[in-house]
Amino acid sequence: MPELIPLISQQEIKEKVREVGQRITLDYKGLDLVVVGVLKGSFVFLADLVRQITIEHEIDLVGASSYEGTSSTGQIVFTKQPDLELKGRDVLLVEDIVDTGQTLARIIESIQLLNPRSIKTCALIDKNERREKQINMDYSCFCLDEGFIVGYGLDYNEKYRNLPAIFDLKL
Ligand SMILES: O=P(O)(O)OC[C@H]1O[C@H](OP(=O)(O)OP(=O)(O)O)[C@H](O)[C@@H]1O
Ligand SMILES: Nc1nc2[nH]cnc2c(=O)[nH]1
Repeated sequence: MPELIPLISQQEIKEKVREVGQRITLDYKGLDLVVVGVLKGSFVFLADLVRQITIEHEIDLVGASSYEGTSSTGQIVFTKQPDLELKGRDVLLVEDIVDTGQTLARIIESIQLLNPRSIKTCALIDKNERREKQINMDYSCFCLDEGFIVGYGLDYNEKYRNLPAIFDLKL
């Protein structure tokens, strides 16, 4: 049985998400914000984050998948494109985790083709150990060096997304 080691509590997540939501609220005042969550992993973080952003904004979703177990296949499969018009608008991409950086790099490339006015990035977890693509993260809630993380939307083979806090998975 895999072991789940508590890493970040519900309370710590709540406080950090509130803080980041407040920063986004201030930074995007007067802009045309569209928050774009990356499925599936971001769905819990996205739902909490947008409720801490108190300026008017719209929400969209893109889908991308590349992991089997704890490893990236390196093949990013796009499962959903944005529905909203993003041209000339201020897009904030929301990820649960940036690890190798391959997924977010590919999503940024594809969103750029839609000619938004700006693209910024936000992640619940920015993990350094396996980074291959250098990506400027505008908003990161937690920085970690290593481990394979589950809970609060993050899965291992589609399990554990429902856990309310974040755990280090030991196989
Ligand atoms: O920086 P990277 O190494 O590319 O890893 C980050 C990506 O990995 C996870 O997605 P996954 O492919 O597991 O799909 P999921 O969101 O549906 O779980 C996560 O949600 C990120 O999108
Ligand atoms: N669940 C999960 N998905 C990932 N995708 C890339 N890194 C990770 C990780 O640490 N945990």
